[in-house]
Amino acid sequence: MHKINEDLQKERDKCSFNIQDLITLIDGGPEKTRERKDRENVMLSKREVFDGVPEEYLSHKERYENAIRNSVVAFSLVRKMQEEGKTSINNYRDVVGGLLGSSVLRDGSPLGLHYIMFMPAILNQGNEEQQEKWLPRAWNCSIIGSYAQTELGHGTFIRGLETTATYDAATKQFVLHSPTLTAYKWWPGGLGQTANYCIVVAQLYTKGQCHGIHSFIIQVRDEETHMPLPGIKIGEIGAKLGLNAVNNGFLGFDNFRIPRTNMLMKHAQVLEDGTYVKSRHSKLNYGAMVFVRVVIVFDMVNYLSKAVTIATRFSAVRRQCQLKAGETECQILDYVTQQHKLFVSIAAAHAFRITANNLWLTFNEVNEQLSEGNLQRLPELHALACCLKAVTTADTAACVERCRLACGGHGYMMSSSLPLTYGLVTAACTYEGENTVLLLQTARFLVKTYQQLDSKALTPTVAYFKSAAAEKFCDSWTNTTEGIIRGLQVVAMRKIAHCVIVMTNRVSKGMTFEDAWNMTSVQLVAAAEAHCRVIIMSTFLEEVKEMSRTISPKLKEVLHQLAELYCIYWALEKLSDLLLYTPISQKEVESLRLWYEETLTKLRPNAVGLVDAFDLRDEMLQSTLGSYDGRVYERLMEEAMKSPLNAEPEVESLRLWYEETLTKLRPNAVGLVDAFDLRDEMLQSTLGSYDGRVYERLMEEAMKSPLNAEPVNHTFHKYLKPFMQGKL
Ligand SMILES: CCCCCCCCCCCCCCCCCCCCCCCCCC(=O)SCCNC(=O)CCNC(=O)[C@H](O)C(C)(C)COP(=O)(O)OP(=O)(O)OC[C@H]1O[C@@H](n2cnc3c(N)ncnc32)[C@H](O)[C@@H]1OP(=O)(O)O
Ligand SMILES: Cc1cc2nc3c(=O)[nH]c(=O)nc-3n(C[C@H](O)[C@H](O)[C@H](O)COP(=O)(O)OP(=O)(O)OC[C@H]3O[C@@H](n4cnc5c(N)ncnc54)[C@H](O)[C@@H]3O)c2cc1C
Repeated sequence: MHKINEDLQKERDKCSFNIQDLITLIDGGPEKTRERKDRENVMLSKREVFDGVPEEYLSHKERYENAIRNSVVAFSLVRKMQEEGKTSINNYRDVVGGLLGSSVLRDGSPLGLHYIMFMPAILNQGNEEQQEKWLPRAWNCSIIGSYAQTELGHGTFIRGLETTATYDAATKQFVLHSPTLTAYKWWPGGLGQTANYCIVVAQLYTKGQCHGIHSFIIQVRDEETHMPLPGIKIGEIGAKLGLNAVNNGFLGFDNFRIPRTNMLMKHAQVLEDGTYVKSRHSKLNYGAMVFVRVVIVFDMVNYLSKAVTIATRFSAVRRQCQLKAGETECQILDYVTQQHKLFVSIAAAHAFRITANNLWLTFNEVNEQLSEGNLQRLPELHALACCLKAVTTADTAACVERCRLACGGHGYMMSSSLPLTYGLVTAACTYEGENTVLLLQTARFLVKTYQQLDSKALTPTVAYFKSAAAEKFCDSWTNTTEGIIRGLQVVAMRKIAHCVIVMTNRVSKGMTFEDAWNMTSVQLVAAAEAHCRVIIMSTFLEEVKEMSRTISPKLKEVLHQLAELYCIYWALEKLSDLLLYTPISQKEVESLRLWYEETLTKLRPNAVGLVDAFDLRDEMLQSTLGSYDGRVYERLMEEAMKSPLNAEPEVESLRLWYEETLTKLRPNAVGLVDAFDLRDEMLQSTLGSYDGRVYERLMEEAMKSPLNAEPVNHTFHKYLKPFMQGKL
């Protein structure tokens, strides 16, 4: 263990609450903390497998091969935990979510979709027989699945998918076909080279009639040889902004036949003679998407906690400029602008976790009701999952980017882990329903709710519409968290009300409803976002109040400060709305700003303690800037030395510099570091092994660089030499 950076240690010393208490609270109890730590120990026990050449130096092909190797190791550990009874379907969300959100699979996994969508889709859409047939094989990974819905031509508009599944009653088979290039499936994770099965969403035709999209389970590769089956055209879609380990694929069918029983038939069926039996609700087949939208909210908590841990620890270590002339350079965490960049992310991580837990409960309740044939709350669940997925992914992407910027130039280094994290979270703004589209789904529900305000008992998440519509609900402004929520409830309700008025006017002037909707859609998206912010903020506040009864006064104090900060931050962000729809005055806005600044100051001493309480181990953070000991600069240099280019002879000077540094340290170096008592397997260092074979190990490691596979890199002959000879 290295000595902790002095500044970081001081931060920890001044933390006002017990960090372990907050860790336990976040995990949901001491038992859960223990279980999580056990899982992490198992995962990280194979660390040597995961610690290779940094991924950014690998070729596309090598990255895939690396991802497969790491995923197989990681998921075989999950399987082992399954066998030992340490995981079950009940805690799978934590297990798989923790794994994908952790550094072990830091750029996603080609096996992710198998867990996240393939199995849930069978569970959600398969009848009992189908579940019995497919789930055990999927559960133990003897088949690997993907989820192929999106096509080259259509992702959002799934009713417009072109792939057809035509029932042939004579053979009791479906014929899968991709009639055009745009019908090719495009994006499915793991489909490129990894999966041998796949859920495919296609237009169902039987007895000459189209019945809309349905899901089919389809074998795409031979189970023994892994060769694509005849009639299947399959491959990988190429490099992306992020998630480059996911092996996203394309898939086309040339009159490919599957048995009738491979249509997932929990909700709708095709009988042997081709008779179509309708589902109770046409959108029940969309259940797997709702499930994934719910788990994405949890996933955002992982990434946000990770990014803000890195940026906050770095900000405590980093010193830059002087606050007052003549003073020593101050920690950048002391700048209030820096606190403004970071603290809302800490608060948001708590707000999202609490909201995700609530959403999970609602999801399970509604599914329970669905299984009893009660569909009443399905629209509410859909509207809720849509807006929470959209707002939490967009906010997380913005917060991660802010954390990256808060680390200055070093945040731009891949070794900070922040660029990779941004790549992961920004993808979530698009997949599983593009965010604008999802907010419009929520808006559709809100408009309907508003139109039925008088006639209908409102479901819990929109119950505030009625009170907010009452005249006296917000006739004066109070600068309290309750006052802010009340104000934002009025904003959300009034925005929807305004959209309804605008659309009604447009229709009365002769516009079609669809055109009026489209013309008003910017406002509709804003209204849905406002509603979602009310949900997140009120859930956060209520839960903090609720937990206050059982936690220590110190912890209560800091959680209240976070909840306050979160509310004030968003009140100030949405000031124009508040000014438009509530009686807030200039004076009250000014005092809101003071309150915000004072809350930042109150949180400042606990900043490091708060991110420590996310309890993310260094091996999971995998960041030069965010490790627990704060050895930022040493790690940056160590990581730089891993660049394959630094192993080439042209940069001998860098190596010499390194050797000189070693020489300077020499007189006391060995005794000092021996006293840290770190075993070679823990050090994993070319330079630091107990036997001192430094140069041999450096050379051995350098020879592992892909660039060293040829004596001179081929670009030298192709580009550099002709360039130097003036021929290029
Ligand atoms: C035993 C083992 C068990 C194992 C279990 C294991 C569990 C293991 C768990 C492991 C967990 C691990 C966690 C890891 C973290 C995650 C990491 C992620 C990593 C990365 C993954 C990346 C994955 C990414 C994957 C993907 O990306 S996969 C592709 C996703 N693609 C989309 O998401 C398309 C979006 N587009 C649409 O969703 C539709 O197109 C559209 C816009 C709605 C219009 O739909 P349309 O049919 O046109 O409907 P409308 O006409 O607009 O509406 C008509 C009416 O229907 C209503 N309604 C529309 N919907 C719905 C709906 N749902 N439900 C109810 N109603 C609905 C609407 O309210 C309206 O109601 P009304 O107003 O009439 O009353
Ligand atoms: C990393 C990643 C992984 C993925 N994994 C999978 C997978 O495993 N399986 C799978 O099937 N798919 C997967 N997808 C596809 C993903 O689900 C789609 O990309 C997503 O649903 C968005 O659809 P689209 O790409 O067609 O976007 P488009 O719908 O073409 O969106 C483009 C623009 O059009 C706008 N727009 C579209 N429709 C409307 C509308 N009605 N009103 C207003 N604006 C509109 C959008 O807001 C957006 O600005 C993945 C995508 C990504 C990025």
